[in-house]
Amino acid sequence: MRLQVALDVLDLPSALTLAGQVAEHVDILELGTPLVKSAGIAAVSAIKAAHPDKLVFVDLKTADAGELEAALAFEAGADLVTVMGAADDDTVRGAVAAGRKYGKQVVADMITVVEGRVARIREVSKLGVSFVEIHAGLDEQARPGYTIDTLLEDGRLAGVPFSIAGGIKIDTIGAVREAGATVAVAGGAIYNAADPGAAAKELKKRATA
Ligand SMILES: O=C([C@H](O)CO)[C@H](O)[C@H](O)COP(=O)(O)O
Repeated sequence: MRLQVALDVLDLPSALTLAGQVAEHVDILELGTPLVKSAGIAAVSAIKAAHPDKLVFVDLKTADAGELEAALAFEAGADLVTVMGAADDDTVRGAVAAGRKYGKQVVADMITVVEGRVARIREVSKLGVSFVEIHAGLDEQARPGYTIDTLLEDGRLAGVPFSIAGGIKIDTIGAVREAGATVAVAGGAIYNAADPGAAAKELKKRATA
């Protein structure tokens, strides 16, 4: 299982510093949605230039104009972009069309889809995305009683390639691997750690154990 770090910081210098601390231990560098909104699409080119050997994932969470938005990120150097799994099918198809044009990948972010999630995962997979990200966002994670277990259960049921994002920690990444995820996305467990490099190293060890 590959490890993706979510660079959920708010400015490019901080993102470059964090990426530099963790890159050797991760497979994919993600520009988080708040970073893209704060620093702009030019941040994609800067991260790719600093780490040309890493896949760069841009978490656009596109809700409309799929082809246009995905193309912006691909032009800037993105290898993967997200489109909302909850978006209109034509928005997903548009992002997929841009992916085909640039020879890059589109991921459907299933954030906010809770009821009927497995059915929607199967639908968007047929629209041509490379895989789905089964995702509980930061607001959902903050609710009392949140666990990652329902994400993992839906991944097992869906029968398509998937990643998991939703507060993955050192003590839960093993369960993510066992559920069959192809990618584990970790943000807070890395950027909130006293030593982000050491945290990423331990997560990678458990991701591949
Ligand atoms: O996508 C994310 C979230 O919606 C904020 O943009 C996070 O990057 C993703 O959830 C991974 O971060 P953690 O949940 O902190 O591991």
